[in-house]
Amino acid sequence: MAERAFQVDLRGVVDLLSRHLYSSPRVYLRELLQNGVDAITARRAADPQAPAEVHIEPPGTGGDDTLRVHDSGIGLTEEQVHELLATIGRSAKRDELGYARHEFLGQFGIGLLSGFLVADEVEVVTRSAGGGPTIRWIGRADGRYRVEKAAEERPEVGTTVVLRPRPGCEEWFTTRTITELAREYGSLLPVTLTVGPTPVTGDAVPWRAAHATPARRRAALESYCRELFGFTPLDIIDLEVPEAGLSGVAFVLPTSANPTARATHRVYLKRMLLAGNVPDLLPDWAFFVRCVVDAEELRPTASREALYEDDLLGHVREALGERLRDWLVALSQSDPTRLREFLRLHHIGVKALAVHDDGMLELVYRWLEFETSDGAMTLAEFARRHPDARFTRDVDEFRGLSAVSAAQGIGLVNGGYVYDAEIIERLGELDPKLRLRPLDPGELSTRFGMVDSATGLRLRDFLAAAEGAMDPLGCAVVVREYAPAAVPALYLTSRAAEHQAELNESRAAADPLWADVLGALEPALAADRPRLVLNHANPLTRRVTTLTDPDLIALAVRSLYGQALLHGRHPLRPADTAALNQSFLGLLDWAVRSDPEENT
Ligand SMILES: Nc1ncnc2c1ncn2[C@@H]1O[C@H](COP(=O)(O)OP(=O)(O)OP(=O)(O)O)[C@@H](O)[C@H]1O
Repeated sequence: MAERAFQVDLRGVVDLLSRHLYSSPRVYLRELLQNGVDAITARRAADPQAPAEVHIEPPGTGGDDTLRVHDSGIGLTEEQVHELLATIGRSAKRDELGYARHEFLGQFGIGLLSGFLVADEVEVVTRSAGGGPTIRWIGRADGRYRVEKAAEERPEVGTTVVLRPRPGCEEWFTTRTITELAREYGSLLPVTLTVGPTPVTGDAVPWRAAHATPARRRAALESYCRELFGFTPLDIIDLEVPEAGLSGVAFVLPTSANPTARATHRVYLKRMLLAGNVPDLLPDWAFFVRCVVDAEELRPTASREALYEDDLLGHVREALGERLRDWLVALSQSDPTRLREFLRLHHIGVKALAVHDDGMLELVYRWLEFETSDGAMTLAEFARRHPDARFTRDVDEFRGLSAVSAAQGIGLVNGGYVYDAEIIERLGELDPKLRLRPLDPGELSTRFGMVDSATGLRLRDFLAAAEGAMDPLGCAVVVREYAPAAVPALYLTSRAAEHQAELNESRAAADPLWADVLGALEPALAADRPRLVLNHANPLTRRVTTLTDPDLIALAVRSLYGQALLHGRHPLRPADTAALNQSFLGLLDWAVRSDPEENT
C-alpha cells in the first residue's frame, strides 16, 4: 500500500499558535527580529566583516500600509525558500542530528508562522549570500504559497519580510507599538537595530558597560534597576555562570518580600529578551533579589516565553544560589552594617537557608538577633553569656517562662518562630559546645528555693487544703520561694507530665483493651503530675498561705491556678474553665458577703 504524507491545515496550526502557544500577538515582532539576527549570525560565520543591520520600516514610512523588516543576513536561495519556508517545522538551525545549533536563537521552524497572528499574508523577499536572483515568497494564512523571481533585484544580500495588517490588527502596526516592542525585545541585541530613523540598539549591556569608577558603575546600575523594577536596590551582585554563557546582575530588594510569592526575573537569551517575568531561575529561597541575566546556552520553551527545564538550567540555579550565598558571607566580613540591614528585611529567607547550609548557619549564629531572656541578641552573644542555655519550641512557653527562667540563672531562647528551633538544634553541628537543650519546665522548679523549716511546718494544714482543692484537677501544689517576686504562682508541666496528660486523654477515648494497655504504662509516670508552684516570695501569695478557712483556701488556690494557666498561655480544659469561674464568683461572694460593721 502506498504511504501518504500527513496533510496539515495551516488554519488549525495558526489557531493553535495564536491561542495556545503564544501569550499575545505581540510576539510576531520578536520572531521577525530573531530570524533577522539569526540570518546575520549565519552570514558572519563565513564573512565576519558582513554588515549586521536590522531595519524596521513601520507602515506609512514606505508610502503604504505595510510593515517591512529588512536584514543584512545570509538570505535564501530559491531552493532553500522551497525547502525552508514551505515546510512547517523545518529549520536551517539544527545540525545533522536534528539538535538545535547553539549559535542561533531559533530552532523549531515555526517562528515565521507567528506573522499570521496579525496578517493574512506574509511576504519574504530574499537574496542569498551564495548568489542567485532575488526570490519572492508569498504565504497565506490558509496554507497556500507561491514562489517567484522578484520583479526587482534586492540591491544587497539579505531578506525583507513584509506584513500587511489583517483588518482588526492595526494596533500592532503603529510606529509607537513597533518601537516599543523592538525596544522591549531587542535593545540589547548585538546588531544595529533601527525603527524608521530611531536607533533601538547602541548601548552596551548595562552590567558589562565600562565606567570610570566602581561608584559610577554602581550609580548607573542603580538607575537601571529603578527604570526596570522601580526600586533602588539595597545592593547589587554580579552574576556569572560560564558553563551557560550567563552573565547578569541581581538587585537586592530594599523592602521585605513575601517568601511564598515566586520571584521572577528578566531573562535575555543571546541578548534577545525572553521575558521580564521568568520564574525558576533561582532557588526558591532566593526571594530577596530580582535578576537581569543574559545567557548564551540556556534554551527557551517553544513559546519562547519561559526557560526550558533541563540539566543546564538546574546547574545555573545551583550556581546562582551559591553566588548569593557567597555574597552574604562576604558581606558579613566587609560590611556588617549593610548585612544587618539586609537581615532585618530578609531574615526568613536566610533562616530557610540555614536549616540546610552550614555557612548560612554560621551567619545566622553570628549576626541574626533572636528573642532571648536577656532581650534581643545574637545566638553568639547569648551563648557567650549563658554556656548552658535552653530554648523553647513555643512562643507562648517562652513568654510565660523567660523571666522566671532567667531569674533562676537559666538563659532561655525563643525558638518558636519559623525555622528557629530547627536552626538552634543544628548549632551543635557547628560546634558541639554550642548545643542548646530544650527547656523542660519541670526542671525549673528544682532550682527554686525551699521555704525554711518553720514556715514549712506552718504550711502543712494550708497545703493539705490546697492539695484537696487541686486534686480533682489533676495538679499537685507546692510552695517555693523564687524570683521574680511579682509572679504569684506558676503552672509547670514536665515533659513527662505532658506525656501523662496525653495518655489520660487517649485512655478516655480508647476502647477497654487499649485502656488496659495504656493503664499499664501509668505507674512509671504517676509521679510526674503538673504542679502549681506557689511563690512564697510574692506578698499576696504569702498572705494566701496564712489562710485557715478550707473553703477560702480552695477558692484562692484555684484562682491562683487559673491565673497561672492564663499567664503561661496554657490551654484551658473545660474543668479548668469551670474552676476559674467558680473561684472568681466565690471570691466575689467573699468580698461582698460581710457588711461594713463586720469589717470594722
Ligand atoms: N530573515 C531570514 N533570513 C534568512 N532565512 C530566514 C529568515 N527567516 C526565516 N528564515 C529561514 O526559514 C526557516 C524557518 O524560519 P522560522 O522562523 O519558521 O523557524 P526558525 O527560526 O528556524 O525556528 P523557530 O521556530 O524556533 O523560530 C529558518 O530556519 C531560516 O532558515
